[in-house]
Amino acid sequence: MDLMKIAPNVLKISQAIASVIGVDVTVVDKKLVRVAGTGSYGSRCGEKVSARSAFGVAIRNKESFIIEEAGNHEVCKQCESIKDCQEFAEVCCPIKINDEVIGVIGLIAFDKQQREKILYNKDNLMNFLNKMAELVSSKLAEQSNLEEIELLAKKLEIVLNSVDKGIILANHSGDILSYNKSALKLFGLSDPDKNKINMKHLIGDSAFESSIVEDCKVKNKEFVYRHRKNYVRGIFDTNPITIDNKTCGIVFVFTKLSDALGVVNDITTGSIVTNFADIIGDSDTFVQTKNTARQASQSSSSIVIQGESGTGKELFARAIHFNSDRKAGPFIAINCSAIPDQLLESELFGYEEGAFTGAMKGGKAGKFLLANGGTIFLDEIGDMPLHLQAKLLRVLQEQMIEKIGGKSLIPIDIRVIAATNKDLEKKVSQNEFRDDLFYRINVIPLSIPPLRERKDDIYTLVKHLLSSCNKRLHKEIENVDDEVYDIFIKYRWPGNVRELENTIEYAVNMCNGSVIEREHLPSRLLSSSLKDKGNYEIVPIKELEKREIEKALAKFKCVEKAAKALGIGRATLYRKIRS
Ligand SMILES: Nc1ncnc2c1ncn2[C@@H]1O[C@H](COP(=O)(O)OP(=O)(O)OP(=O)(O)O)[C@@H](O)[C@H]1O
Repeated sequence: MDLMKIAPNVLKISQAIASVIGVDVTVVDKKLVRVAGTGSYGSRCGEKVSARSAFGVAIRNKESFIIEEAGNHEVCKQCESIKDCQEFAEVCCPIKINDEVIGVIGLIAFDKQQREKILYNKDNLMNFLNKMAELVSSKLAEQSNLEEIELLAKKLEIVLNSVDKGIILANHSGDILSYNKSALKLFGLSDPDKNKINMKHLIGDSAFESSIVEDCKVKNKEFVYRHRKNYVRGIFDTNPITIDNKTCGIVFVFTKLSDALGVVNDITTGSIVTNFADIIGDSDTFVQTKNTARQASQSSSSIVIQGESGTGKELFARAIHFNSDRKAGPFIAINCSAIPDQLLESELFGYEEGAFTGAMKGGKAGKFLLANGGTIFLDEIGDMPLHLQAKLLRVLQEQMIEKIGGKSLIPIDIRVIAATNKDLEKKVSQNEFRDDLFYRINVIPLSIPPLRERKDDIYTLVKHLLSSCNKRLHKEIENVDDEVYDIFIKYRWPGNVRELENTIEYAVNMCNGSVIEREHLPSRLLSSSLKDKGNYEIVPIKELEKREIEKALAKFKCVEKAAKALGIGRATLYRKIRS
């Protein structure tokens, strides 16, 4: 501990002693540097005193002593300044904190009269000086306690401000006592607002009252804060601040709903990042599809991905999301055909507590709320019942959702990517899909060609799938036999890439060598290849024509070029497409 830190206080104490006793006072610290002094010592602060002086001896011996006759005392005999010494007598008293000497306080007589004053009442004087030394040390202890408290407060402030949850300390009337930066940001408050704002204003009267009633210990309580353009929906926990069994405040810890839901999403599948590089395939048609998807990822318009089952619709949706400026937000997928109609509504929109018999306590956040700030992937949208299509359209137009049994509209910011393996336009014409919803979501249509139309991709896909299967199943299969490739090329792959994926996994499991051969394939592929070998399947001309037209259109994305490649006129091609 450093006496220099309280030099002004030490000076005041020295001056008080000097005026009471009538002799000069000086104080040095443990390094023998003069901290304060009266009389001729007043101008010599900061100078270093000799270690062989009386002060040095007092520091080493940790004891008070009096030099009654300067020059004759043992201490004076060792001092190098003995010849020039002006002093007549001296009293030295060490200043200690917990037995550690932190300095010395000294009384100096420069003439006979002052010496008399010292010697006249030396015991009382020594006592008095010891008390003064204690006063100096307690001042220093007080100062270092203050510094420690300030340091602790600073550390606490840094800790609180590094937490991204909003933290507010309030009293039982709701007056705000303290807060962290995240709380100001969450509620859009500026610093001085704290005096004008009450907790009841932030979380509502009833939420505040119930936190107090419940022993100031609540968990995951919902709140909504609306003020001008600010809308915050979230949950909070509270804890009492109890000192000596008395509650003197409440700590509120706030989490934005989107952050809480983000955590849920992160520990499920939503956080598996997919890039376009993860989508394998380098055939011309597939590269074009990837380019369109990459372009679409840069906008926030709705997308409808059309493709047969297993073509990679969800993979594309994920890559679009994680390549968009929403990538930090959640990606939430829901399969509209896998959930019974009665449940789909609550899965999508959520419900409030008590909305219906069997509703969970605390209600439930639907997928739309979960996807707020990110992307919702509505798989098999063609199977969504008509009444939900109407509700979905309203949500997309108004950008608000209302939970089942809810009383308020919740603003949401969501990008919709829908997928279907059905012909949605046909469903619209058959009144099975709402045309207004179709046009609302089909802003960017993306069509993924089936695997049989891009057989060039089979080779790259097989290499990729073999390597990932090897890793997963701890195998070291190096290659696939040419005969197997022949079978793969001839096969129609009704289950597309998913079927190829499963086929490779099956073969890797069956193969004990380093090359996958015909015998390792599942029987459905073998029987299909046998059929091809002995008895070619007869395909009706109409079907053949349809396939070739689809292939040409997918390849050229232009009727004129497709017609030219097919060797027919544009009008004929239009007629055939319509028929
Ligand atoms: N081009 C591709 N590259 C790598 N893996 C792919 C590719 N296409 C599909 N897959 C894989 O095939 C499987 C099926 O893909 P996905 O679920 O995206 O298809 P889908 O079209 O959404 O299927 P469904 O219509 O049945 O929902 C997944 O494991 C996916 O990773």
